[in-house]
Amino acid sequence: MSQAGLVVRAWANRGIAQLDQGPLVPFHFPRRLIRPLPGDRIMLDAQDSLIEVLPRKNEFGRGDARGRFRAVAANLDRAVIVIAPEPAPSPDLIHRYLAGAAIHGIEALVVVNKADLALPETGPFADLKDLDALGYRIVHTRCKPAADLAELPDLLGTGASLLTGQSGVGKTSLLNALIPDLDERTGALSQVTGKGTHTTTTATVYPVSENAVIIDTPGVWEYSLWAMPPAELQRGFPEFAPHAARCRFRDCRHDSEPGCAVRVAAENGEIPASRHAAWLRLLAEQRRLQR
Ligand SMILES: Nc1nc2c(ncn2[C@@H]2O[C@H](COP(=O)(O)OP(=O)(O)OP(=O)(O)O)[C@@H](O)[C@H]2O)c(=O)[nH]1
Ligand SMILES: [Zn+2]
Repeated sequence: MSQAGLVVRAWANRGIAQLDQGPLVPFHFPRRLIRPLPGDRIMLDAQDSLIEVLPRKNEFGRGDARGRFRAVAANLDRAVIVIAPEPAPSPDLIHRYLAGAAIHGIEALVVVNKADLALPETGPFADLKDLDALGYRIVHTRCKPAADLAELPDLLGTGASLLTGQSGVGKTSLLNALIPDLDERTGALSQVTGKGTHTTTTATVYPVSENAVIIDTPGVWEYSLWAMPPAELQRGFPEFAPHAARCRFRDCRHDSEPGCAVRVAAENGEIPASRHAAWLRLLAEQRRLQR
């Protein structure tokens, strides 16, 4: 008899699943199957061994130190990118995250936490108004001195929301405000995981209602993209598409090519200059990742 479940954590060749009918169970996975990710629907046999990973609708991931794609979680409805005035994001962190989500067809929203601190008007924060104009949802929250999550809980009320961001921006504080019994849940999880196990690399799925889960990811110092062709990177800048169709060259990189309609659109304000500048930096970064 097989049993259906949801992958809650996965690391090395092990994972934890929440069975549809039953408890949290640890499971091993054989090498011949695709590696299950947090958020995957799976089938286990009666001995809690993995039989099948059901087809995923998408996956979110990041580039590793060698520029290869590493999947983090599967079956997402949105990516919640958390930033804060302190620690300030690197210049392209937000653009990389937004590109990483858009390339996988995942809607993204930006949460600016620590709203009690003054928001710098320069650097990456200056680009927020352009992102807002492009239709990206920007939400300001604070966890201190008293938590004020604005409309965030409503925005995460259905589907699977991936919470991601730099270490120290307040992801754990937000998670505590969103999931009141978080400590008990992480306690229950570490009991099943086993003491002394290094699970710092795995995302964790927290069901928050019958039809909503929040997937927490380990805090990172920097979010990197992976080596990819320019056409794939351009999917990370969906606002370019209508203009790119009018570039003289089909493989235009929207840099200094003659007849580039994207560059013209950026010059006359039809697309934000900040996004075109970010595109050129991420494109240059690709040359280093391709090596
Ligand atoms: N001023 C201020 N500080 C906050 C706020 N939210 C969180 N902090 C503080 O920021 C620090 C980091 O918060 P965490 O919630 O641990 O951040 P994190 O993103 O989970 O960090 P990692 O655990 O390293 O991934 C803590 O000292 C929090 O008290 C906020 O809204 N305002
Ligand atoms: Zn062009």
